[in-house]
Amino acid sequence: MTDNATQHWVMVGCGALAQWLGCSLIRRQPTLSLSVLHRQQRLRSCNYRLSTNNSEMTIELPTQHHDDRVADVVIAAVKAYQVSSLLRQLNQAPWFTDKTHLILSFNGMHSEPLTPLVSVNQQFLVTTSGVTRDHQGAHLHGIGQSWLGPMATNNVDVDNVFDTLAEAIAPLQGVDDIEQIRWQKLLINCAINALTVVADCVNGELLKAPYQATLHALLSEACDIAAQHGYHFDVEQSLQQTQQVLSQTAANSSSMRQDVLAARPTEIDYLNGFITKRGRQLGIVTPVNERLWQQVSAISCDHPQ
Ligand SMILES: NC(=O)C1=CN([C@@H]2O[C@H](COP(=O)(O)OP(=O)(O)OC[C@H]3O[C@@H](n4cnc5c(N)ncnc54)[C@H](OP(=O)(O)O)[C@@H]3O)[C@@H](O)[C@H]2O)C=CC1
Ligand SMILES: CC(C)(CO)C(=O)C(=O)O
Repeated sequence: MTDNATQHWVMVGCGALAQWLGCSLIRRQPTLSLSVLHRQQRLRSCNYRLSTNNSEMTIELPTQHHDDRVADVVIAAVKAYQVSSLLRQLNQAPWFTDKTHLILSFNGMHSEPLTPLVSVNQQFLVTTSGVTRDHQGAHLHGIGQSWLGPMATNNVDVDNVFDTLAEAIAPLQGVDDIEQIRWQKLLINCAINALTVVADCVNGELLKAPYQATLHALLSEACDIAAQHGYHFDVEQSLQQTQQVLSQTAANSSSMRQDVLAARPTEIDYLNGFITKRGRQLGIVTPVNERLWQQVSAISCDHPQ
């Protein structure tokens, strides 16, 4: 991999995380060559905007369709239901090569294996940072912990990419087993997100007594499925971690509730839906996750399988 001064990085879309990551990268590395894979192929440039409670930043970035420079790094923070079509698109892009380093970030898990990619360097980014977006740009509500780790074992020469990202979005931890972090996040999202939709409440409401049995049951079922994949989580400890997240984000609407309120598709198929489908395959019943999957699918524009 070439050094940062000559690297070309491509951000996928203008989502909340993409704008946070893109602005943070440019803040630390103003000379980094960065472009955006935009859905509107005719656009020559687009703006990334990031605000916090005490700062604002806007950058104008060229779009990749009008550049076609080979990408050293692609950062794709997209919804779980957008991953498969994106991977097919990347495989066909002339600027996405076997040497391009892909950093993929999304919540939830897929029931089917992801499309194999031409690129050999693929990493997962998991973050607990909170970013929302509207037509004006992205708003960073709080910087959390982030983790970066390989999706496969054949990664080569990734230190340089890690260092660049770590400077931009510290604290970032490099891990060998990113799947463990993904499962941990999955458990928390399976416990919180759908329940806030069905109860139509902000996260903090779920700390109240009537919700504790449901949170426990959701986590217990999800822990059973995780254990079948070699990831052993204690249910009581997972409940405590979930309650901690609920306290820290008490006033927030979960991302799934925001999606439902804005009439956008949700990631339910990849959270409680994933647990249910995997349970069916393994012969493990997951009635509480299944009920929430069906309830959210009925409220939103998603359709359970
Ligand atoms: N926001 C947050 O704080 C956090 C989010 N996450 C997870 O990270 C993932 C991304 O979240 P977030 O950034 O909020 O989501 P957003 O919906 O804000 O961003 C996704 C963006 O990717 C774009 N996109 C998807 N596919 C393509 C494509 N093929 N070409 C061009 N653009 C594309 C979308 O465009 P379009 O709108 O046109 O579809 C959209 O702008 C989700 O799984 C979320 O659950 C995890 C932790 C925190
Ligand atoms: C942790 C939590 C539940 C915070 O709202 C989240 O990740 C989400 O909303 O998707």
